[in-house]
Amino acid sequence: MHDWLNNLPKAELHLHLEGSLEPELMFRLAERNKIALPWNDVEALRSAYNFGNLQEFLDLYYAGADVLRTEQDFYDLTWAYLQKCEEQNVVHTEPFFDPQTHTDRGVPFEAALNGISAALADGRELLGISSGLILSFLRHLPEEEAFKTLEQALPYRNAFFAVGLDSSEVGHPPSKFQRVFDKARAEGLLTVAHAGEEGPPEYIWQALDLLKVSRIDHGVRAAEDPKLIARLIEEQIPLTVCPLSNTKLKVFADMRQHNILDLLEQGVKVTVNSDDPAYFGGYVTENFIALHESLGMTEAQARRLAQNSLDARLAY
Ligand SMILES: Nc1ncnc2[nH]cnc12
Ligand SMILES: [Zn+2]
Repeated sequence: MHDWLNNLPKAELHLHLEGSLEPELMFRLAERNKIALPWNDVEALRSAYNFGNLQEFLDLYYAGADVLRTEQDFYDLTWAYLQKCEEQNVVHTEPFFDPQTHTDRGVPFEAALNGISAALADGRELLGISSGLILSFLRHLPEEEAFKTLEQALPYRNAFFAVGLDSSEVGHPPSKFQRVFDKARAEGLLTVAHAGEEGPPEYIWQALDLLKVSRIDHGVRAAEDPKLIARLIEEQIPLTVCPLSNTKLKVFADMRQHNILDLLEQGVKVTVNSDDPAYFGGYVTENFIALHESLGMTEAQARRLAQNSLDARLAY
């Protein structure tokens, strides 16, 4: 079953490039850029990967991203992820990157974007992996900062196809970003947003109605609102669900409590994704394996989940 799941053709629609930074690469880049890390070695870093909630993870994720300084660093990060995609038969990917995580540290926007774009182009040419990049705004920062990021990005309009919304969810509802998402859509960009990971179903309604998103990232708390579930089914709005992330960040106490297969059986267009694989213990295949081992996912269900991911692609 493991090889079969690995070989199943699939798309990944919820992946933060900064979250694919493996400890080994983090240490290599720290050395290359002469940066002192607060951990002695890879094992010490890995043993810090115990999170009680989203914020505890984000604190470490932003600290780790500090080793990314040059265009080459962003290329190496993205290329390492694409090699994983090739290993796991991920034939298409729509990764996020968080420009503000880098520009706020003085890294030029162009260094991040050019490094990522060059690797995605090589992935297309050398590995046959199609892709589209999503520029994601940090929701714990003011909307004004998101506007500045969008302005900075617009000269490179062809390097990305959508904007997204991530970081600390509770207390930062989608409504806070309605105007900047309006502007992004006026520029012809598609929109997606993290909603209903730790935040309430109301945030999913807002993402749909105010931000006009084409997909919901996570969205597992929709299960608390039957009217919302009915709408997601009616409109076949994809949810990019991340099972290992949800258990590592205690959205569900245990994988056996995860609701992805219940949602699938109700007719919600759910997909399987890795979110931040370097921090949560696995890439897409490992997420599928966890669903098989903890929830008894069948081959037929795995096929439908993989097909959903291909159907929910937005970039071509
Ligand atoms: N799971 C997640 N939720 C919100 N923001 C994130 N940034 C990276 N991973 C994230
Ligand atoms: Zn995410």
